[in-house]
Amino acid sequence: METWKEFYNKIMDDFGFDKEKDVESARILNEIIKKEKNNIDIEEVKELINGKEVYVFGAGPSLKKHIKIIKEKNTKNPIIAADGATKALLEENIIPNIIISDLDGDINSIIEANKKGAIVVVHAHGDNIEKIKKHAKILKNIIGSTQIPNFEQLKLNLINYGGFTDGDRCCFLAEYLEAKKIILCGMDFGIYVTKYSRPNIKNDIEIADEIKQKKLKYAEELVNWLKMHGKSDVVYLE
Ligand SMILES: Nc1ncnc2c1ncn2[C@@H]1O[C@H](COP(=O)(O)OP(=O)(O)OP(=O)(O)O)[C@@H](O)[C@H]1O
Ligand SMILES: Nc1nc2c(c(=O)[nH]1)N=C(CO)CN2
Ligand SMILES: [Mg+2]
Repeated sequence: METWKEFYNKIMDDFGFDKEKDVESARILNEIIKKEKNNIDIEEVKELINGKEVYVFGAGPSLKKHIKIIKEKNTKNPIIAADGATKALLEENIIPNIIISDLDGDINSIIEANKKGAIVVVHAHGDNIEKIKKHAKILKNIIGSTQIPNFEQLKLNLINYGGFTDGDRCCFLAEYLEAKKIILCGMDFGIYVTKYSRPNIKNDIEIADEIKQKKLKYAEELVNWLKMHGKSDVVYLE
């Protein structure tokens, strides 16, 4: 958490994000969970991941190719999907065990996967307040998360296991839940995004806008930090 605090301060400064809005968003998500009682105990989620080799799917250009490889393996290993990657997995009839999302992507795929059993880790940050208000109540079996370091004094029923973008947070969650190994799929980083990450683009793959490129740089830096300092073994799918 001490290291996350340093990353958090740097990231918030770099993007010009408002820390007060993170608190507002976290409080709103907390209230929704309190009212709807639609959360699941983190210990139940841990049972899925603890000691296992897990696949983490990001929404980079290699996503579809990597899904096909995993499909052929007929694996029983748990799958964690970052936001937009959920749609691509559903297209291949794979339901991720866990989805990590700030609810800014294709919400219909998340709702569908959630109905079919996927747990959703809903992330509250300063720029998704309206999405949280609109969609968090529709979902069941959710875990609420925040990026605020040392948020304990706010007394919220949320967690912060570190990480920034949905993709790197999948890895940090797997580490937090003591996965043995994290196998990265569709986690290309770089400058290209897919229609799974940006549903409005014309082509399947395009050059990302400046903000997305910057987000992907942080995502890569955070995954590399985890590789160096985490207990779980982090590898790219071969
Ligand atoms: N080349 C890539 N393009 C898009 N996502 C990638 C790529 N490489 C890795 N990823 C990971 O896949 C995740 C899922 O993508 P998605 O764009 O749906 O998530 P996101 O974090 O909500 O992004 P944003 O805040 O821009 O909406 C990203 O968070 C990122 O960590
Ligand atoms: N305030 C704020 N926080 C974030 C944002 C964002 O756009 N604004 N995007 C994230 C994932 O990409 C994670 N955290
Ligand atoms: Mg998202």
